[in-house]
Amino acid sequence: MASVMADPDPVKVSKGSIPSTKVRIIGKIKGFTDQESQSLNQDSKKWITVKKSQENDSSSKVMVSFESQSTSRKDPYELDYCYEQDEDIDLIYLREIRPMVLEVLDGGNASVIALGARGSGKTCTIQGSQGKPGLAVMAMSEILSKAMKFGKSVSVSLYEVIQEHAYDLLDPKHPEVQILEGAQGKIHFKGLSQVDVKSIQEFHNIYFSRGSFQKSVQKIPTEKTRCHKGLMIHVSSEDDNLKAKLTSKMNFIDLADYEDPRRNIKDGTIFTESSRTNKSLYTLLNVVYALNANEKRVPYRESKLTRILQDSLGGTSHAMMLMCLNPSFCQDTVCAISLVSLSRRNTKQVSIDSTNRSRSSAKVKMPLSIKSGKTPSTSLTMKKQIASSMLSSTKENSSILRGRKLFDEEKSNNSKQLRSPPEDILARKSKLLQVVDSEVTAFSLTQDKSIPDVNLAVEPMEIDTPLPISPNDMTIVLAEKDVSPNSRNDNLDVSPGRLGEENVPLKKNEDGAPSLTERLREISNNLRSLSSSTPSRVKFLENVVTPCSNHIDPKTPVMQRAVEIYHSPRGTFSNRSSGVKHSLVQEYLTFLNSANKEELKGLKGIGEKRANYILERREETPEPFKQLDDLQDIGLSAKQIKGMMKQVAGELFN
Ligand SMILES: Nc1ncnc2c1ncn2[C@@H]1O[C@H](COP(=O)(O)OP(=O)(O)OP(=O)(O)O)[C@@H](O)[C@H]1O
Repeated sequence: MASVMADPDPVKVSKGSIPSTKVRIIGKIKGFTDQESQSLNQDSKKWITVKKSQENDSSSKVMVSFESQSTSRKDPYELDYCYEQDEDIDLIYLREIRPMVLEVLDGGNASVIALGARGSGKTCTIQGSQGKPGLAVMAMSEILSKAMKFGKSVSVSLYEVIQEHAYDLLDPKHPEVQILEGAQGKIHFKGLSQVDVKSIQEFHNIYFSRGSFQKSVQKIPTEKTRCHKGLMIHVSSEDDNLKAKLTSKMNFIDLADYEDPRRNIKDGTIFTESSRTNKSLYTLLNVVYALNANEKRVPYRESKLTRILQDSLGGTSHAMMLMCLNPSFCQDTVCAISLVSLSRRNTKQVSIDSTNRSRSSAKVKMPLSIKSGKTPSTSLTMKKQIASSMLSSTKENSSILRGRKLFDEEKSNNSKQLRSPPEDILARKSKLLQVVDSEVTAFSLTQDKSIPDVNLAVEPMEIDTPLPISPNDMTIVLAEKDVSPNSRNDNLDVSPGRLGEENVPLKKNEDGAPSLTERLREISNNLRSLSSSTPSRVKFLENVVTPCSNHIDPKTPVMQRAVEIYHSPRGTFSNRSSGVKHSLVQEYLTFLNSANKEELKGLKGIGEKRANYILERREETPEPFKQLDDLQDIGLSAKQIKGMMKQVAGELFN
């Protein structure tokens, strides 16, 4: 720990030495473990080569390349810097982390995020061990010693993020943490413990001895639960003039091991878990990309982790991504670095997909060419799941999946066009979009017996560049075979990005604001029609397929199934009711996304403060409310949201 306090290079430690890019991306090649050393022989080539433009100058960029049999292409990846195997993490601390620590002590926020494949040294680098402190421990040591001098107090929080849920690790009950955004964009954590720390020994006890940080708290029934682990160091001081408490924070994140989900296709659950876990990484990289490219819109809200880090990544905060590199061959390492290095590029590339061209001028697309190649087989259940979703989401007879952004993620619930379809179709559509967005990743749909057995292949993947499998940049072909007696061997196109773009905004009043009353009336009329003695089956079936009606073959099993459902009056009623319910929710969300303050305040549960929150949220992101759960971000509980919707529905009959 002595090295933390030593300052051999005061110039480099000065605050001025912080980053050329907004989020600095550096690499670190892990040392060999005994096992790894044994498996090497004298003829073993060095797997990773780092080319520095200027030796030992951490302010100039480096090129990292890999020597491997399995990647034909050896193009190097550009990082802001890369620390080699023989360079100790003390050096990383002094050059990279310490300037951030000084910023945090000065009132700023900072984030250090370690990512990499399994066994790449993330935990050892961030947390370290009792004998060999990692970066977080070194930072804490310095923060504690300096905070005392300046009369500041220090506290910590520990949490983990599993599949888009954050859990407190310092409360034995491990409650789920809610992320709320305050008036000035300050992020609040409801349900996250903050424990005061006065000495490094106390910190050790919390960080190491409690053990919960090392072992996931959630019992998710998968072979291996992957989670992101976060340490938040809060530094607080009283401001005499403002008579307020000022708090800055430093985040250390040990991201879940990056793994290519295609390798782990065993069943839908693992596929889903893997893709959801990777989703945080993709969103994070999208955020980093947006920050480094100075984009107006930064997609913080698209994953739990980026929500947590929202006020510690952009603006005046300092952030660094630490790409941990396995010293011996590891395909996931190549995948991960290829994704990461792309996020530091700040030139947009426009999609050249001709089907998207007219609509996608602003799209960012990874410069990868992924062609169809080997066909990993998927389980039958998965095949059915994917097929059933595809059938209800088909846009054209042949298709290619494309994402919207650099690394795409879930967009499933955004489509306002999806107003009429029964919820099972919507659910399948939504699930499909997750698949599309998450690397043709599986999803846990219940098996639909009406869906015929299919031989669905997830194809794609011979890659020019070493295998970056991002949902967005890649072109994935889902080949459908023998789906029905009228089977086609077409590839189906399901494009989440395009779905989003094609959404026609709902009609608005002349002044631009939608009239909720109008909408409710429309829905009310629909409800009334439910009780009519002659249900308009045909009309409704048209509605069911509105978003893709030009593209769906009416003979597909989905349509047949729909007809069966509507043969029974009860089925008709039930399906139409759920369609109406969905419409009501969509209308309500549209209203929240576009009404003015006074109109918002007219809603039950929304007063001055919440109306302001909503308006602020809208300034930050157009149409921030995509689903009812998003209302939790303005401090409403699930129960309150349900109550509000009940009230809105009840008013229809007044
Ligand atoms: N610099 C190093 N030199 C030698 N061995 C190291 C070094 N850093 C880490 N290791 C060893 O490599 C192995 C993997 O390290 P670590 O657990 O930190 O990786 P990880 O990326 O967090 O992996 P996982 O998330 O799968 O646990 C451990 O056995 C660790 O002791």
